[in-house]
Amino acid sequence: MARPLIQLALDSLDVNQTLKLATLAAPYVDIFEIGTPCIKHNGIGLVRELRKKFPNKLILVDLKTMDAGEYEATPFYAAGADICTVLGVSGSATIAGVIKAANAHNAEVQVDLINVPDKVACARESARLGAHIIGVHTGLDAQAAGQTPFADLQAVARLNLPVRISVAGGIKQSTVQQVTRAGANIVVVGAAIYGAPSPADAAREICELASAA
Ligand SMILES: O=C([C@H](O)CO)[C@H](O)[C@H](O)COP(=O)(O)O
Repeated sequence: MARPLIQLALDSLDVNQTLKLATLAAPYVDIFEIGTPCIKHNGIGLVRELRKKFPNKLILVDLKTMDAGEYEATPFYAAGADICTVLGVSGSATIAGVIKAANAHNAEVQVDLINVPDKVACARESARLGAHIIGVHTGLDAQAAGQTPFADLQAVARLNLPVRISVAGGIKQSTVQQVTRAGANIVVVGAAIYGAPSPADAAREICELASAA
């Protein structure tokens, strides 16, 4: 089995720190995620800047769109995003709108299951609508309350939907192989890389562990 793609969550609000981290981790990661706080703080110009500096990386913009799907996502795809996220809780019309914007730009959509009560039903509906990626995600606040994404990942992977599965929520060296074996096609890592004494070493370790799973 091919190793999953490694997605680095760029969650700093500071552009210089964001670019420095991206440069350090670039040899070991496949996708740069511009995290929700970062994109809200810095705006669409950061998508253009990352696109220019890293023409060969995939860029995910974590918009977590909740309404006006096509309208909100279109300029981000036009600026160079390969993937934008839309919230599963937003509902079918909004998800379909982001899918329309993505398809118009030959790009992809990830539906984020964060706080979705029935994740299996939402994953099925998102796949039916044409979403490309389902994101099993335990957010930072839920992590602080002790939650993890592992059981949800198993439940979504069991569905065998024609989509890729991304997993996020405190993934680190000790859990990257577990989520890879559970069927994650994309492993998102934030704090375990940006909070490490050497982000480059942490990114390399995670990449190597995923390859060996
Ligand atoms: O998406 C995220 C969070 O909701 C803030 O927007 C994080 O980037 C994601 O959870 C990955 O970060 P870690 O959980 O620190 O690995």
